[in-house]
Amino acid sequence: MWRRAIMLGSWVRSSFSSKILTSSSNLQHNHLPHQKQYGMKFVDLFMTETEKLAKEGKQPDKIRPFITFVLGGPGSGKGTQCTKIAETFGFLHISAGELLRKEMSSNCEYGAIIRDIIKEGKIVPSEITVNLIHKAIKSTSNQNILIDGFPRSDENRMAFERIVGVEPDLVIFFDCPEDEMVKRVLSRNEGRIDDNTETVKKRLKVFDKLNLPVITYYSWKGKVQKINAVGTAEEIFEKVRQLFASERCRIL
Ligand SMILES: Nc1ncnc2c1ncn2[C@@H]1O[C@H](COP(=O)(O)OP(=O)(O)O)[C@@H](O)[C@H]1O
Ligand SMILES: O=c1ccn([C@@H]2O[C@H](COP(=O)(O)OP(=O)(O)O)[C@@H](O)[C@H]2O)c(=O)[nH]1
Ligand SMILES: [Mg+2]
Repeated sequence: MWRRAIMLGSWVRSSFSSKILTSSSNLQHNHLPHQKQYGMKFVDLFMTETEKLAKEGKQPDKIRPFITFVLGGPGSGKGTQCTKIAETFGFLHISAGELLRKEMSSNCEYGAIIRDIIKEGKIVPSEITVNLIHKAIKSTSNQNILIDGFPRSDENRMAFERIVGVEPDLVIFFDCPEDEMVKRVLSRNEGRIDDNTETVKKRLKVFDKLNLPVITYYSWKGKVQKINAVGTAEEIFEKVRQLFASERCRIL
């Protein structure tokens, strides 16, 4: 376990960025290099919830899995690519939207609220989504996890860091033009209450306003791999495959 975590940590650092300010090994050693370098006030502004925990001397109670957030607008192909990644590389695919849709269809206390929010293209309260994702993470022994379509806002992101107590190792952003996303959503044909012209327009606005800042934040942290999502699903997966395959032995 420890060796695996260290290998993953070094993979992330070496492969994806020299700019990463935090990692599993930083947490394990309660060591924040940038804090010493730049002074507290400036750094505090940019500290994540996980870093704040580490600063207080709180450590995660067990070694965490390798977490990849998969982001992109509605219809950009997140779900399609996650299915392929899961099949090819053995990752566990957790779709935040699917978890919420299941919850919506069950007789749970939040079902009606979730339905209204999804229909309006808005974002479900963070606590609900994070608790569902947390439950899925806790109930698997798979150490390689894809979280599809989450976090959708900075508030989502902070709630995840606070409740789950970890950060993603990698963030994949499927970059797709709006007209292509609309075309794909409207021909998805899965009977979803939000796959209609009116809701998709709202979802695109929400994506720009609330989800893009999350991508900007993780770009600043050096964790984002942007993939042009135009082309066939197979063509796009080829780029995804290269991303994962280059360091395959380290993640699996
Ligand atoms: N590269 C692609 N080209 C054309 N259609 C695609 C592509 N990738 C996915 N699709 C289709 O577009 C729709 C939306 O894809 P999906 O994976 O559900 O996107 P997201 O999860 O980002 O909303 C689905 O019907 C899917 O089959
Ligand atoms: O973390 C999440 C994920 C999804 N949703 C809601 O669920 C809808 C569908 O999300 P999904 O990821 O399934 O849509 P996709 O982008 O894949 O089309 C979103 O528009 C939101 O209303 C949410 O509130 N929080
Ligand atoms: Mg999806």
